[in-house]
Formats: sequence, structure tokens, C-alpha cells
Amino acid sequence: MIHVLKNLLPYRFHMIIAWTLMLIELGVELMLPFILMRMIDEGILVQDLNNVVFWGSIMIGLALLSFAAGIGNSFFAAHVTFKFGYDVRGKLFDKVQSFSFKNLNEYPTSSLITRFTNDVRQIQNGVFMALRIMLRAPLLVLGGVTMAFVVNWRIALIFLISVPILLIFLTWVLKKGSQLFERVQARLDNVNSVMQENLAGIRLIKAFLRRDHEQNRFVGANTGLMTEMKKSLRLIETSMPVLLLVMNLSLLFILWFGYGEINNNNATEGEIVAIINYALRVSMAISMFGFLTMAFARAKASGERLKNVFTAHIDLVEADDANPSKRVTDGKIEFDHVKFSYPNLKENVLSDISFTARAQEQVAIIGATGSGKSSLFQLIPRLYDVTEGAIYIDGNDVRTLKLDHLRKAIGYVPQAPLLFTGSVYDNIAWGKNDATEEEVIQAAKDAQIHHAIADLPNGYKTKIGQKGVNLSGGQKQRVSIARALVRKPKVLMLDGSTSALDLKTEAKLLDAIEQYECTTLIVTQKITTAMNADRIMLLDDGELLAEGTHRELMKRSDMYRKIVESQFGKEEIHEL
Ligand SMILES: Nc1ncnc2c1ncn2[C@@H]1O[C@H](COP(=O)(O)OP(=O)(O)OP(=O)(O)O)[C@@H](O)[C@H]1O
Repeated sequence: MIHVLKNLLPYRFHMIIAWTLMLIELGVELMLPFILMRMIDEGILVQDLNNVVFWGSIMIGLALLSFAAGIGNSFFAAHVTFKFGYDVRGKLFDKVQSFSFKNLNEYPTSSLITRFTNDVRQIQNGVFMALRIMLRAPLLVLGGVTMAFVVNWRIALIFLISVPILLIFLTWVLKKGSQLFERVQARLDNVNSVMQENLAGIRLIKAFLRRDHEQNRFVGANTGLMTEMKKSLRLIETSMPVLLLVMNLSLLFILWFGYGEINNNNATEGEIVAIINYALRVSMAISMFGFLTMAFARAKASGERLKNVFTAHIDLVEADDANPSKRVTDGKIEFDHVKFSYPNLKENVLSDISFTARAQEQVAIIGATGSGKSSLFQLIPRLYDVTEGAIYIDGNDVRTLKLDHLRKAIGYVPQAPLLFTGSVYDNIAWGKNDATEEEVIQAAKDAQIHHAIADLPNGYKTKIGQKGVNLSGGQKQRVSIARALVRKPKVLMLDGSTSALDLKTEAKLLDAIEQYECTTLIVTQKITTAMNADRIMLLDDGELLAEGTHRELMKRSDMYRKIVESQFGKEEIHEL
């Protein structure tokens, strides 16, 4: 929590002004019953109209001052709250941008979205309350009790019993409440995650007639949220009558004991009215506690969740001694006895992989699904680090390069192409900060997508939805390839990115890529693609079974021959 609240430091002067105004408002509020007492005892009871007018005017003046201070306090409190929320969201965004893939696995997207929106809002509420009411309420209790003692200490003794009982009770409610609200936030994550999956897959859900199933899933998550919300609200609701019971008993005592004190000339009517007034204000402040407790408990639970993100350990960082003069120049890649396991897995998904891809070579990687092809790719731009062994690019261990330099030299086209909201042009230009129009069009031509783009209603300016809904799978793949090509990479990695392309288009694409003079790694299931590469690597269950040209593998590898047979048939093999 403290970690998050540190973001209030730049606004400390605004906060001091807000609190000062709040203190003025509070001071006036505490003075009013006292002045009322003087007006009753010195004006009304002795029928002195001058005194009634005098004290009455002071009361009106103070009420106006309190009104102005209240408005000023709200203004500064709102200013600090919005600025604070803006800063926290900005810092969260920065932190999440620096997350490694391991961190991202720990925090699902839905949970991060809840933290960015709901959790930040809860803390903002807490801050607003702290500036507006949270301090005012306890100070009103303290000030009210003190003033009651000033007015008549014998009657005010009742506060010494009722107020500690209430405070102990409220501390318990706060502790219990923050545990309950932590559970509420977790359930909210759950609802968000079901919603997110549902919206992303709504077409699939309709096609598979899984609406009822999804509805049940949502009802399950929603019911979970409602149950936890009910529990936490019930706690707050049951705490209110307890607070009011104690305060009402105190009022009864004041009236009963006060009556005796007036008869014994130990108190005046004005004093009793003033103490009742203080008791009412104190009880109002304490009843506000229930509401405040809820807001504070929620803010505390949200603060913990934000702190977890802020303090998350980023395991994949640039080495302190990363050498800025080391650059990727030719794109030669060497895997040296690389082993790799995902952080949440015990077994290696890549075991003892060693190979060299020479600069400007086209290397095809084939293997069954789950054999580790994508995992191998992710190690090159350091989306994950190797568990054992090392990867060298142009002779430099990738861990010794500056991350920017390493990734700038790589064009990575992931298995599932992701396009952003915006135009086709923007999506290609996204690959390079300062891409010129000429470069974008050239990349599109090389990716064999230029003509398809030209046929779109607005050509390159055509807007595509969040995930490129108005482009076909193959078109999306080629836009993603153009995005990688516009970088003019030294290493190009195509993870099954040509799967939707027909043989002719794919051959043209690979020819065009040769002009880029980059080392190209292509994950493919198609033997025709692999055959045209300079070299083929055959992966099986995380092991590099064989490598060589098509002819070499046909002679050397039974498994390769089986794959070829499965795609061409035994007769055709001899013609290849
Ligand atoms: N983020 C992850 N966390 C844990 N395990 C993973 C993760 N991603 C992949 N795996 C596991 O690693 C193994 C290799 O997966 P990988 O995606 O590299 O295979 P692949 O050869 O690219 O498969 P495909 O051809 O189906 O894309 C699989 O057993 C998979 O379950």
C-alpha cells in the first residue's frame, strides 16, 4: 500500500491545503454547539435579544466560512485524486511493458485490466475519502469529545466508555473487511476473465452452439462475485446497528443524567443541548466510519494488488555490463547445448540443442506439434532466457547484447498474427519507428500483399478491426510479414507464418526475402517449403533429430522420410 501511496508525494502541497481547509470546516463545526449553548444560556433563557442576535450572527458567519472551506477542500481533494490515479496508471503501464513473458504468465490479461481500472479506482476513492472525510471523521470524534468535556466534564464522562468500545469494534471490522474485499477483487478478476474469453471467442461459441455452456460459466463466475460481495456488505451492514445502539444508549444517558444535573444546578440547559449536539455529531462521524471502513478496506486490498505488480521481479533484464558497441551485423546464429524449460514446467521442452545458422542462410525447422519449434524461436530475441547453454548471434552471447540492439535486428512473425486497430498502413509501419511510405509499400510488395491491399476499399488507409476482422487469415499473415520486413532485419523468424499461403505465393515470398540478405528461420509443416531452404532442421520432442539438406535427410533420417511420404506418397518421392 505504502508503495502505491508514494505516488501522492508530488501533490503533498495540494494535500496540505485540502487538509487545512478541512480543519477550518471541522473547527467551525465544533464551535457551533458551543455558540448555541451561549445563545441559549445568555440570550434565550434570560430573554436578552441583543445576545441572541450577536451569537446568531456569529453562527451564520461561521456557517458560511465552513461552507466555503468545504467547497475548497472538495476541489483540492478531487484534483489530487485524479492526478494520483493518472500517475499510478501511467506507472503501472510502464511496469507491465517491462514484464517478461514469465511475468505475463503470472498475471493474466483480465487480472491486469482489473488492476488498471477497478483497483486504481478503489485507491482513488480511498485517497478522496482520506482528504475529504477519513481524517475529518476521527478528528470530529476527538474534537467533539474534547469540547463536550470543556462544556461539562461530568456528563461528558459517558464518552469515555462509548467511544473506546466503538473504536475497538471498528478496528475489527476493518481487519475483517480488507480480507473480504481481497476475495471480492479476485472474484472480479474471474468475471473479467470469463467475459474477455467470451467476447474474444464469440464467433466460435456461436458456431459450436456453446452459448448455454458459456452462460453457465459466466453465471458461475458472477455468482461467486455476488456471494463475496454479499459477505463483505453484510459485515458493513451488521456493524452499523451496533454503532448506533451504543451511541443511542449514550444519548439516553446524557438526557437522564443531565436532567438530574440541571436540578442540582451542576449544569445549564444550554450545556445539555450542546453536549447532545456534540454526541449527535460524534455519532454521525462514527456512523460514517462504516462507509469509510468499506472504502478503506477496498482501497487496502486494491493497494496490495497494485503493489504486487509494482514490485514484481522482472527476471529477464538487460545485463548491467551489456555492451552497447556489440551489434548484430550479419545475423549468424549459434545454439550451444541449449536446454530450456518454461518456469512453470519441470521438464525441458528443448534438450541439448546445438546448431549454427550461417548469415543469410534460409533454415527450415520442421517437427511435430509440440516439439518445441516456437519455444526455440522465443529464445533468440530473449523473450525467455535459456535454462542451460547459450545462444550466440555474430559470436556474441545474446545476454551480453543490449536488448534494444538485439530485438531491433530481428523480424519476428509469431504463429498467430496479431494486427492492431488502425489502418493497414499503420500496421505495417508499426514495425519500424521511422518507416517511410516507400519502405512500407516495398515491404508489402515483398510480402506479396501489395495487390490485395490495393484492392481494399481504401487501399493502405483501410481500417482494420482490433484483430483485423476484415482480412483473411493468409492476408493477415502477409501483413505481419510485411511488418517484420519493413524493419530490414538481420534475422527473420517466420513461425508457421506461411501456412495459409499457396505454393506459388510462398515461393515468390521466399525469393523476395532473399533480397533482404538476412538469416531466415522458417517453422513449417510443408515439405515443399523445407525443400527450398538451404538447410532443414528436424525437431522431435525437444531434440534436434537431424539437420541437413533435403537430399541428405532423405538418406539419413527415417522420420524425415516418413513425413515426406505422408505428404507426397511413396511413388512421388523419387521425383522430388
Ligand atoms: N507458455 C508456456 N508455458 C508452459 N509450457 C509451454 C508454454 N508454451 C509452450 N509450452 C509447452 O512447450 C512444449 C513445446 O511447445 P511449442 O509451442 O514450442 O511447440 P511447437 O513445436 O511450436 O508446436 P506447434 O507446432 O503446435 O506450434 C509443449 O509441450 C507446450 O505444451
